[in-house]
Amino acid sequence: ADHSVSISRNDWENEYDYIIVGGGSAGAVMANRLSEDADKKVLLLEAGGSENILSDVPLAAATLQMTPIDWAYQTEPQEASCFGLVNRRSRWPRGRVLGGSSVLNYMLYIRGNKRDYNRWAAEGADGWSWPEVFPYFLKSEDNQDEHIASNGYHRTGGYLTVSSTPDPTPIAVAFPEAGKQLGYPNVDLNGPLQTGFAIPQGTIRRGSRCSTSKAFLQPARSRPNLHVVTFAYVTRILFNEHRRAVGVQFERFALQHVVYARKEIILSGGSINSPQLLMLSGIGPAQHLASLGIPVIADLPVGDNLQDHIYPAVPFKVDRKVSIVQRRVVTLPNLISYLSLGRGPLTAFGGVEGLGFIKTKYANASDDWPDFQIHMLTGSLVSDDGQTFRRVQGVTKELYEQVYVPYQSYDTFSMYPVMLRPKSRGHVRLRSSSPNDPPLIDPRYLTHPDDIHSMVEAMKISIAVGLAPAYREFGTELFGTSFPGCEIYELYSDPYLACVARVYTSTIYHPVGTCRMGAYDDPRTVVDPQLRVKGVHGLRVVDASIIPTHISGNTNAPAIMIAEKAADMIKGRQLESYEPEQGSNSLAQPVGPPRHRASRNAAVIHAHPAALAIHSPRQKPHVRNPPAPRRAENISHQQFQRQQQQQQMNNNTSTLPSAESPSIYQFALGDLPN
Ligand SMILES: Cc1cc2nc3c(=O)[nH]c(=O)nc-3n(C[C@H](O)[C@H](O)[C@H](O)COP(=O)(O)OP(=O)(O)OC[C@H]3O[C@@H](n4cnc5c(N)ncnc54)[C@H](O)[C@@H]3O)c2cc1C
Repeated sequence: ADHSVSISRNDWENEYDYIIVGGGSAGAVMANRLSEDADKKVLLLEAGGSENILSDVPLAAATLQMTPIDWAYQTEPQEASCFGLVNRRSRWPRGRVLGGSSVLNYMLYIRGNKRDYNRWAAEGADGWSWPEVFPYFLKSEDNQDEHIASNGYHRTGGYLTVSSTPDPTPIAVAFPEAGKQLGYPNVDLNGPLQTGFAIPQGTIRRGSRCSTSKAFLQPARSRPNLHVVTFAYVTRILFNEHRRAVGVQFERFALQHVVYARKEIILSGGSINSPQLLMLSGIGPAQHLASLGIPVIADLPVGDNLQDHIYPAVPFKVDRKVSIVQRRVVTLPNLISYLSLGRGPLTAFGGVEGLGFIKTKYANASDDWPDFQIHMLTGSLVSDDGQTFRRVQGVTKELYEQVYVPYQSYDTFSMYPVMLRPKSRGHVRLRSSSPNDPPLIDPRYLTHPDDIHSMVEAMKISIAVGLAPAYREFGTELFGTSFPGCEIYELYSDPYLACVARVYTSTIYHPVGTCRMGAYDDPRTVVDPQLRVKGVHGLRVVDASIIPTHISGNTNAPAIMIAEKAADMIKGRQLESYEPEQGSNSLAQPVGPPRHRASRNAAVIHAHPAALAIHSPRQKPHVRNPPAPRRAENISHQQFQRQQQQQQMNNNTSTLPSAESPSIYQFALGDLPN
């Protein structure tokens, strides 16, 4: 296995060319790329410390949550979801460590769909279309799987190692097979066709986690012009009278310090902390800042447009010993195999061994733009006897005991249908003017009426996958226990599935959008397409918070891409646009080294009104949902249900699309437990 060595220091200078706030997925890339130029002095300030030997173990991912390397946020109580979570709050881990959330994440390497980026560009993010971002995915990539590396969509030689787990379980091997049985091809999920199933690739190197700290900071550790200071929590960005960001104030071991930037300050604190720090520094919604007594420097919609990826669990039991069960897997021989060879079950990406991009009936059938991504976990809440997953997800005792405990002595696996382009929007705000108060996070999950309908369809497809012949040979059955609050519905009926989605609402940890990028004159944007904060000088945001509309996949590779591209913007250059020819999945065409072109003249591009129209929520006439009740804290799930039923009777129409269940679900229904 590949372990990191310390690169931080205890001293620093008064002034640097660039100060980077946050050494996470994006910040680590920025630190490396900006310090490539030996003439530029770069300071990276990171609130946390360094990763450790436990965080290197891929299977241990969940155990890192709620430890000192996690900011351990919680959302506000949700009004239309999370009924089965303690206090109806979703737990939001975020890395507080060099490497940021790439140290806590499940390592899955997915770039998203080309249409996601073309939509960004169409909505005003000039320069961010697929051909313009694709070379930046390649730039960092070092793909270790020969058959994938040579298919024209990948490369070798970059800093970020991408490879497959060496020893998939039988449950994993069955996953692409089950996909095929339902008509989904087996594909390279980052290749020409996204709709399909695969055993995924992830950011691991010789079987152990390849965080961005390992990938990008380690190789730069001997550069004298790069200073990395850990345990440095930045509490304010300082502006001069011309609204130029000139320095930052930070807290380190209970002392306050100030450092100054000659050229720029780059904010890479992630989707929660970047908006928090902007607001603490006077950049945000004017009224909100004024209400907390923070002087306003720029009135911008910071913290709005919060989007996340969520899923409900669809658990199965099997009658063979084929899945990942903690007490069988965390053994000395497996530890030795991991440490000496980088092999064995400890190399599994947090237990996620299958990814399938699927399309519900709400997605455009003729387009390769899947609306859900099944994450197949080779286990469930009982796989660790309720010790870790249940605790870090904040699942209530009632839910755990009612749904899962009856299956405690079985091997299990779960399908997690993750909604890729949710319509619900939330926000991040300050709780107070103190940097030591965690920000207020309200994702408002499932508040848009369309989201629950597509979720139900995706759950049906997930059920069909789990009951496909490839899985039946393990004696697979759906759980026959009912989720608390959903007992009144027929098991696995549409209303039951909708209820489960609102009870067991989990995040897959992809919050984005809170410092939205787009056209300068678009009132919804915080940064322009060069990622410069509007209305001030010398300040950029470079992390997942700039994502204007969610991407169809996991967000680590996109955060790295964003930083690769931003670093070149600062250097005044961009890679040539490039996109492989469609349909060349089998082409063994090596991708050449990236080439640069002179930067285009930046910033102010007007969003095309027609493109913006994509954004207006379309109400489907036949699927109306009741408005969500206003105050989350005051109602129970039963009350929520009653309100729904009442509304349904008033409307005299089904709250769910009742007809036309996909035929694959009919096929699966034959196998429902009694
Ligand atoms: C549990 C989990 C599982 C995930 N699984 C996957 C996966 O399998 N695949 C995938 O692609 N994505 C996954 N993600 C998401 C992905 O890791 C993140 O989207 C990505 O890391 C975000 O990068 P970022 O640079 O925006 O922020 P981060 O990586 O979170 O970096 C922000 C950094 O800034 C530091 N910081 C914040 N505020 C300050 C401050 N004021 N002063 C100093 N430092 C500060 C933080 O400590 C942190 O190091 C997962 C995330 C989590 C949490």
